[in-house]
Amino acid sequence: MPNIGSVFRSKKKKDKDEKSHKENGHTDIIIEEPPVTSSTEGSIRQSLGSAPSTATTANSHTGGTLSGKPPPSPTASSGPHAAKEEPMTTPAAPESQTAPNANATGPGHNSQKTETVYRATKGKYTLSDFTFQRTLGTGSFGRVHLVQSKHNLRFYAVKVLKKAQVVKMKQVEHTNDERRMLQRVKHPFLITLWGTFQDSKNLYMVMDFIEGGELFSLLRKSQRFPNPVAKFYAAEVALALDYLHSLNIIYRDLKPENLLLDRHGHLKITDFGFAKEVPDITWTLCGTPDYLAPEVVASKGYNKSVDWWSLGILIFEMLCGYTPFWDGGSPMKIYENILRGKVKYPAYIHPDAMDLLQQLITPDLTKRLGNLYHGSRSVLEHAWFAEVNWERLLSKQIEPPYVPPVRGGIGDASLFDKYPEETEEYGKDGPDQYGHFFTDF
Ligand SMILES: Nc1ncnc2c1ncn2[C@@H]1O[C@H](COP(=O)(O)OP(=O)(O)OP(=O)(O)O)[C@@H](O)[C@H]1O
Repeated sequence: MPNIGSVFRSKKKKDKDEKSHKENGHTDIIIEEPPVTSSTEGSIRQSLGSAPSTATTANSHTGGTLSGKPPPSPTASSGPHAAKEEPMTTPAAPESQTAPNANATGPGHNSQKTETVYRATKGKYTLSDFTFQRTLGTGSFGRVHLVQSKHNLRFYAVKVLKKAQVVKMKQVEHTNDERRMLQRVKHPFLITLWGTFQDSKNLYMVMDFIEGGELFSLLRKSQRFPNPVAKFYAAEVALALDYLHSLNIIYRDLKPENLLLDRHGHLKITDFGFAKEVPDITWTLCGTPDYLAPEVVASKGYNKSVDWWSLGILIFEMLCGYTPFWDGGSPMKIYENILRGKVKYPAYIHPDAMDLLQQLITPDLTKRLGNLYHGSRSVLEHAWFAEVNWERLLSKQIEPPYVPPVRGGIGDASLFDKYPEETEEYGKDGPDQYGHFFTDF
């Protein structure tokens, strides 16, 4: 990632060890449990005027209306994104994508329905199904590659995790959770996992390749987003969180680095490395310091509402260009600030946005929006989102505020930073010391 200067936090990378950790200037933490515009209806009006021209083809919002119908009830049982538990079913192909192995493509799936779809992911592909290309991003124990399917010639992203590293960093459970959670979810704003496989040294997760790069990069280039732009991205994230929560999944790692832009400018949440099914409470201290809720920092049990806190931090960061508890210091300093809970809201923040932020970034769980009687509905129905037509948003009928300049058709990775390539060859034969930890792959 580019060095974006000292006033911003660096891009975070997970520390898969049980202590705070730095890697290439990117910090993150994990401690295993337990504790410690528009039209008359009001569309997006502003384009990303502050983004440099090299980075943006931001449209001026001729068409994208956020408004219209009242929001659907987002409750787990009844809304358009309500979950229905189902046993294992056949894999479903997303409307615009194709499974890497053409034979594996299932019938089209209505993305607005939110029944649980367990894609058959285990051992579905092998290394020889793909031609590996450049690295798109790196993590603490692996990297994500652009690959091309030898069957349908389409491009995908494959996350490669080194088993030894996963085991050493005590991330076996999180890694298996990541695969299981991704296999379970099916939503327009969540990454699709097509399959997993392994060799003696590595685990492989085959996902859609999302060409538009990270929201993180766009935000840093833009410095901060105009109110309607932040609202658009926040609304797509809110729908995804609502969906995950309806499946009792806490995401726990919301931040602009994990939000990718597709070629049209819609968001896809990636990196389910900390996602976990939690019906009630959990204790694991994990996530990115700037985005942690105080109950996580204080090693208390916590629930899904930590994601709503993080949504508040994300909205703040999109509107201001920095996170509210950042002060240039160490993670310890950030934690102190989080526990102190004082947020300075710049005068340029829209009053409705500020009201929402105050209700999300509140340590008082009896007051935090998303954790109250109406659950996520109270977030979606907040005045700041008043013009959002949630159904149209869910079906991607709202024109995004920024269309990434993806060139050269599919397989263009020019919007991703360059990384040194892996030197160790994949797929080598040898003893499989850790395979028994990953029998689901
Ligand atoms: N499906 C995808 N399409 C395009 N790029 C992707 C995709 N998935 C991940 N990436 C890129 O790779 C980077 C690393 O991916 P990811 O965060 O999932 O890995 P990780 O090992 O869990 O990293 P971390 O240690 O930061 O959590 C992402 O920030 C993104 O830039």
